[in-house]
Amino acid sequence: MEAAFTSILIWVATGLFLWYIISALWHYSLFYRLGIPGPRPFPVLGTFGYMMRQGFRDFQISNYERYRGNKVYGIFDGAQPMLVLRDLDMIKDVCVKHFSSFVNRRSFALQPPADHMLNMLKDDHWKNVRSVVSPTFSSGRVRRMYPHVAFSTTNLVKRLKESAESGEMVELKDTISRFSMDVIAGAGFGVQINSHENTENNLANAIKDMMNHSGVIAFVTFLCPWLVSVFNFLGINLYATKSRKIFVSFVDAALENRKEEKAGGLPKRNDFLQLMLEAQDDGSDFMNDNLSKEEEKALSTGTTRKPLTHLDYQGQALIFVLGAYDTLSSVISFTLFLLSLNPECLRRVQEEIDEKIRGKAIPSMEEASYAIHHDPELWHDPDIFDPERFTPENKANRHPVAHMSFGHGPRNCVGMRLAQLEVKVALAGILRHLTPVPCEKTVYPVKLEKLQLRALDGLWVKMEARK
Ligand code: HEM
Repeated sequence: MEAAFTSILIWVATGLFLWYIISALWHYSLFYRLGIPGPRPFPVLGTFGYMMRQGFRDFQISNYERYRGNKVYGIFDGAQPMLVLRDLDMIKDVCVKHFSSFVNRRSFALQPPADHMLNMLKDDHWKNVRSVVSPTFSSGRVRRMYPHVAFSTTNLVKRLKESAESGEMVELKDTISRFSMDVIAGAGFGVQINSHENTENNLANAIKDMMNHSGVIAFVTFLCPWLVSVFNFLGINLYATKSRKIFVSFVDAALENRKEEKAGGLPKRNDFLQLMLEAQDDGSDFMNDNLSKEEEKALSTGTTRKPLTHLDYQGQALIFVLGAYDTLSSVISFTLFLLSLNPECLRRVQEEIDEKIRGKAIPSMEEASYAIHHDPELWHDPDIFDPERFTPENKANRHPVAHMSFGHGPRNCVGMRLAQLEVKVALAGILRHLTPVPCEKTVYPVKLEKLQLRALDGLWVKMEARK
């Protein structure tokens, strides 16, 4: 009896194993069956193992080169098949011309409120939320966030001037990240902090803690998306629980507060939460100049606009933080670092800044994208720092989607105006008074981390006061 039971068990186990092997072979042969080339995938990890070994940039560049004769190639993020577009006309068609068939972006299994961030939303839910978030970043409203950017820039310049006086070396990514956090707290939530002097702010600490946790969680749920449904079912939240609660209660309380202030006729605040509430109430006469023709068309088709839910607001508060923290601190710190090594460019930028702002206030104001931005057939000497690439003449002479830092079409970066304002104000504020120069700790060429756009040895410079 026992022997018969054991033999049934062995048969069942063998059957299950064979079933798994056959279904895995079928699943992972998808691109092969479709005649689409790509690196060979393995069960569970898909092609993710290569990415871990090579780093995301080298993995993308090597595939981009290897499949040069093809418009697309296929990879597997764990079990998820992913078509990577490498042809510029096709990218334009997908992002702009045929947008209505490609509304959704790559999404990950996430828990609330992260699953309500704009970049994760699909179809009509995306349209509904985007139609509120887009006018939140109209030029008039971004201008209202400007005082927060200016306040944070003043604190940053003060910190850098002190370093210039003492002759201390400065790691730019760390210093600019503090500035980024100050802008997020101010322009996002109306909380003025100075992270260069005060590292003990509850909101800032909660945000930093949530971001530190997200890497590991993102990796695990990326490989096993079903885990998220299990944890949701069990009522367990995977994210830094204490910090998430602090953040979410802060957002809820701030929104309530703003509603009460409005009812009491108090002056309007100028932060993202306030502006989002106002955008929700916009009538049809509101002129949203953050809206391209394509975006207007994409948002106008479909269901009627519904009020955002609590989770929608929390999700947008979270993407405001995630969208604005690392991206902006990387852009500003790398730009300053590269300028310190290119004195001629630096001199011209400083001259331009002096000319533009003399006597005036600072003006208010998965495509294979990494590989495309480094393709020598599209960009002459792609690894050389050359801001001249972005003059109007040079822009006019290249394919309209060869540069896609903010994406293209109706689903491009909704925060682009704020990002550009922040970069311009910070760089102009710093370079007007200070000159970054290389120092003993400067390491160039920069060695980058495998999975993130971070310099392994830091971005070290010294600041010199301008005469
Ligand atoms: C230099 C800074 C930034 C860069 C390079 C950048 C880049 C991008 C890119 C490439 C996309 C995807 C576009 C696509 O899928 O076609 C995106 C989407 C997005 N970005 Fe940014 N971004 C930056 C700053 C910001 C800021 C400051 C915010 C908000 C305050 C923000 C909020 C968003 C949101 C919400 C989306 C999703 C849009 C949607 O799905 O409708 N970003 N960004």
